[in-house]
Amino acid sequence: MSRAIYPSLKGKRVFISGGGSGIGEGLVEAFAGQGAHVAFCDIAATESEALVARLTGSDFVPQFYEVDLRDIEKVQAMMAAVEQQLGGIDILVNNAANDDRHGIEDVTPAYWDDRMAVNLRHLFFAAQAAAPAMKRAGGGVILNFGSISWHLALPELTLYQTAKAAIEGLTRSLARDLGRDNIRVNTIIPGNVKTPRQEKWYTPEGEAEIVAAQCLDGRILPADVAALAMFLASDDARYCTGHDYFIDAGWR
Ligand SMILES: NC(=O)c1ccc[n+]([C@@H]2O[C@H](COP(=O)([O-])OP(=O)(O)OC[C@H]3O[C@@H](n4cnc5c(N)ncnc54)[C@H](O)[C@@H]3O)[C@@H](O)[C@H]2O)c1
Repeated sequence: MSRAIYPSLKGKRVFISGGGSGIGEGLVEAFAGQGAHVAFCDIAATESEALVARLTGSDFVPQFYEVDLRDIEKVQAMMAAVEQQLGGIDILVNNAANDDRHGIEDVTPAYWDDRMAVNLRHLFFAAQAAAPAMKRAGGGVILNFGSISWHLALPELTLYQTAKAAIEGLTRSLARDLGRDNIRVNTIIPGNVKTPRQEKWYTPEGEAEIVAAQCLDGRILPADVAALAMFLASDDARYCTGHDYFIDAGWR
């Protein structure tokens, strides 16, 4: 399938959280394919190192940081290191999350904090860390990953869905406060995307149910989500900010 090339993305300095697998891996590949200078973090070292090895022929080989985003001091140190290594940060993609299932009765205060730490808190602190460099560069782009799950009220995902709902508010708030610095902030809301992790949850029958609930036939792949991210990160989307962009094949 042919994919658009955005001249405005060439040489852009991009940081992606959770870039080692799934949609994040598709984002790393897509930005690298645009000629962007990419850094990403993940806790999945084996997958991340394999991705870097696969992209070793690129003009700019993506830089991998092994960091657990639940540790905000490490996030802040990493963002400073990324800024120094890339010479700035133009595009921040807050992609990492964890959608472990849980019953309401199993949630303890510690588990609540852990789920907010992995699914919500680091997005704000990565944006806070990247914003000054974006301001100095005359603008930037922040893409936050939400989820269709809470729009559909899926079962056994209360804390994940709570965090994902909050991300849409975070996006709108950041877009307002950073807009006059020409920093655009949007949420990408995937439907069900076929990734190695998602394949763990779904049987062939479950996948068929998802497809049946979509308007369009077929399964969304990470590259399809990355195609939307490329547009939103590019200058072609220069007046897109503060909003939520669904890529869900019309899942209702
Ligand atoms: N795949 C889907 O169907 C789907 C649907 C709706 C929303 N989303 C959202 O899209 C984004 C990407 O989803 P995905 O399906 O690729 O997820 P995934 O679980 O396949 O990949 C997430 C990546 O983040 C990394 N990660 C998780 N916790 C981390 C931590 N504490 N520190 C650093 N890295 C960590 C993982 O190791 C993994 O490489 C997420 O925000 C997710 O909520 C995905």
